[in-house]
Amino acid sequence: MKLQLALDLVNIPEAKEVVKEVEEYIDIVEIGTPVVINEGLKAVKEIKEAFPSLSVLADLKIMDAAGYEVMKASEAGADIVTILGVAEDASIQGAVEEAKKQGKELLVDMIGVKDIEKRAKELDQFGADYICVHTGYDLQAEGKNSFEDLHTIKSVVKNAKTAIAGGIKLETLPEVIKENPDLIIVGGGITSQDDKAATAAKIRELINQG
Ligand SMILES: O=C([C@H](O)CO)[C@H](O)[C@H](O)COP(=O)(O)O
Repeated sequence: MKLQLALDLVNIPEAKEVVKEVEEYIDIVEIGTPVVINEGLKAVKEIKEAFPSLSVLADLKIMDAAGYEVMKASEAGADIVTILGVAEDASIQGAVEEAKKQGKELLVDMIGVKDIEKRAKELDQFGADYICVHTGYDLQAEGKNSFEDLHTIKSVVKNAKTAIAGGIKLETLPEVIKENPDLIIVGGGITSQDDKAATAAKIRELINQG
């Protein structure tokens, strides 16, 4: 199980500070959608240059022009690029093709997908590298989570790696770990803590214990 730190509510200098604090405990750093909106793909480039040993995920949440956008994120230094599971099949296939051509990985974000089981099977067939269940901020505010959806994709996905994101905290981590996803994505659960390094260290420890 890998740990991804999601950075959403920071600018580039703040992002660098946070990553410096927790670098040793994480595998992947996510340049979150709000950061890409505010700073552009420059954020991906600068973080990759500053932390070359970490994988960098560009959370573009692509919906169209998929091949082109995967190419641009790859050129900026992203190792993994995200596309939405609700995108057209042609967009997913274009993104898979371009990611492979660039030697990068594609993570499909299942946010907003109604039939998780059916779509996960399709995405698995299309060759997605990761399928990620995700409760976004707006549904987290209603008290929702993706634990059941993780169980669903784990039971049907044969080739892709599985991932989960959305409001995961130290307290809820054991419930996630018991499903054994390939990737656990934590944003506010680390970034909103006073002692980010200690929280990330504890999360890493729990993940390593399995
Ligand atoms: O993808 C995300 C969200 O849609 C805002 O861009 C977050 O990175 C993801 O939800 C993880 O962050 P937390 O929910 O704060 O753990």
